[in-house]
Amino acid sequence: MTAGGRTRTVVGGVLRPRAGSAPTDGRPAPSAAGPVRGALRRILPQAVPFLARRRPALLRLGGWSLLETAQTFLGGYAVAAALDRGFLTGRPGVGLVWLAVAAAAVVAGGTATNRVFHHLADLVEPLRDGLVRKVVTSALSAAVAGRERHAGHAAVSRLTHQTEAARDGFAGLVMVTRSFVFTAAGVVVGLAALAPALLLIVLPPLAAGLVLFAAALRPMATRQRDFLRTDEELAARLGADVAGLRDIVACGAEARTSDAAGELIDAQTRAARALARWAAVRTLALGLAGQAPVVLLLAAAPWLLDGGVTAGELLGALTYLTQALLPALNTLMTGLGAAGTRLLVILDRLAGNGGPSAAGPATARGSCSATGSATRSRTGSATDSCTSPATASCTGSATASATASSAGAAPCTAKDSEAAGACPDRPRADPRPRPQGAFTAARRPSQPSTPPTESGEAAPSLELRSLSFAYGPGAMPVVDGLDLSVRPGEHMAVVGPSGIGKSTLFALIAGLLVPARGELLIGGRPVHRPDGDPYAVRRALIPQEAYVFGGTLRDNLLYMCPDGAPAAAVESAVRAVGLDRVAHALGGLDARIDPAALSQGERQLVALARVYLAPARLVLLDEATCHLDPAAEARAERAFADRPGTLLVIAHRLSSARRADRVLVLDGVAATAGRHEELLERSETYRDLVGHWRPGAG
Ligand SMILES: Nc1ncnc2c1ncn2[C@@H]1O[C@H](COP(=O)(O)OP(=O)(O)OP(=O)(O)O)[C@@H](O)[C@H]1O
Repeated sequence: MTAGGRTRTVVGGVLRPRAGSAPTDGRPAPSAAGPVRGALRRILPQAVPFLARRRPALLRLGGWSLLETAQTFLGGYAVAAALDRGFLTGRPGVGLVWLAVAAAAVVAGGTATNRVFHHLADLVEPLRDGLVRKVVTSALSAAVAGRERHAGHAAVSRLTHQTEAARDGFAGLVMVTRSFVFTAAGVVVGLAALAPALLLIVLPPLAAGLVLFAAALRPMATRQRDFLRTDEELAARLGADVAGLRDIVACGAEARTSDAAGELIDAQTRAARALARWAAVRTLALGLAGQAPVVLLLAAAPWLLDGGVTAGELLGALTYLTQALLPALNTLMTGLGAAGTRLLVILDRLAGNGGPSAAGPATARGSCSATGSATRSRTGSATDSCTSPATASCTGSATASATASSAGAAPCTAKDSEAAGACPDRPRADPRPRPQGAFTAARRPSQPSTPPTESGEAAPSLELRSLSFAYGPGAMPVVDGLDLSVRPGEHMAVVGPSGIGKSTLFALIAGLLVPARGELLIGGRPVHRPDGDPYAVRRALIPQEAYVFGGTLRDNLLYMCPDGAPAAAVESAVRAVGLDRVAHALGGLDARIDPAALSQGERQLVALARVYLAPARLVLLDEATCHLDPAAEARAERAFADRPGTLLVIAHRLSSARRADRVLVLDGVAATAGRHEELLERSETYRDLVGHWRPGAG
């Protein structure tokens, strides 16, 4: 009877980022003040010895870079000579020879660059190896010490993406800095060789631009870091929101979630603007250092020519500025501004000093703290473990994972006077067809509180009067004019061919769906009322995919009992549904459980025990025992049948139907209810179903 690839899920649990909480990996958050300076202070003491140990590699790099200086020098000098000594003096051959010298210098420079790259590896690969060693060592130590239960992903990210980024960043930084230093040296020497007067024009703006750039570097790095931080915070927040969408919808926390994300988006916009302002300062510095000398040189051309500078020397100087200095400056300023900061941040983080995200939102796991509610997914893959960080915060009580109310699920159960209003703004159920995987949201308009005195009261009756429902305005009704009466305390099995509408019917009874027509009465009171569902917190739906979250087994069991329950009641619920063996194997009720490590059957037992313990008095088992073996299923079902309350079960085994007081057979839009023996006589569909249930399967 398991619908192919379909799951019904009940989810709940909201993970609230705790204000000021530490990052998931437990590293301390860095102080906001002077983050870049702080990072520099932390990194430099490690960087200096690292570089000192690699002096031979640095010397080789420097040696080959000198060839690049020579290329820069010849680039301008040869152009000047070609003009002054060749073309302008009527000796084009000489001019061409000088141009050939410049071309040879370019080739030699290319070879030098090639060698530089080779020797760069001697510098950057040890950095990467060292970082990898550091990350692995610290992750292993933390894991062995049990400090980082969930740090696996972070360690993998540090090991792969971040170490690679650090290596690339470092390589880029070495290249741009080296390139600028050696190019600038070539330019200065070249200008001095051509005509020292040229230096008077070029050096002042170059120096001013470099000073401006140096002054802007730190604020720019801080802004860059802020931008990275807000970007990471936003990514973390949105990732968490996506992972916790079902919870957010179920809790009606869309507005709050969207506000929280909106604040982060605004923060990121502000950070981007601030960064852009400093990027403008950087452009100004570039203009001052790189372009102003060109303009000044052109403007001063008459004076220079009068002072004895030749046309060739002027052209050589312009060649230096436009072909060598400007590109090198551009690369330096871009590289240092962005890549340098990035490198600093990553190195700081890899060194274990926290990073931008350290101050970001806590993606706490396992701190399910608020409301759960029944939602429904038609994907085939929901896992329903509270292992993904979600962000909505429904303040207040822990609630029922599967408790549903009319007009939508009523996630807030238990101490209802408190629970009511704990999850405001719950969305209304929408009976329109939903795409695969969409959530049918629980809802409850101004949830009235059920007086605590009603808690644990007698089993309710259930009555459906001409109930109809379709998944869309033009869709065929799945439930059409259904009448049904279930006595208080009755145990009814619901059977029918796949896709006939059993789960839809349960969702209607649970309040996850709103009927198009008809009435649903529980305990004689209509539940779809403008003032709210009076039976919201007294019915629970357990779907096929059980919701289990990371925490202790006891936390999981008390999830629908926010006021707690006596230890004896918990133990007796565990025994009643047959969870005792699993509980023992897991290390007792107070052992922490990893939802992913539980089998589906074990998860179902946890969900069953949780609802058994809950105050719900109308329990709907929608293939909630499908992963249990027949004996375990029988034990769990008997436990619910013996428990005070009314029980409806979607049966997928003959034994399950036979255990029930009555069976409801859904057949198309028709429905027949009766005892097993009666139905064998009266209902062809039932006979067919019974015939198809595998002998020995129950
Ligand atoms: N959210 C939805 N949107 C549109 N159609 C839906 C939705 N959920 C169910 N249906 C359709 O409603 C019909 C009844 O589905 P339902 O899941 O209630 O049947 P079922 O009897 O529980 O099936 P199974 O025994 O296979 O689980 C099916 O045709 C199904 O495709």
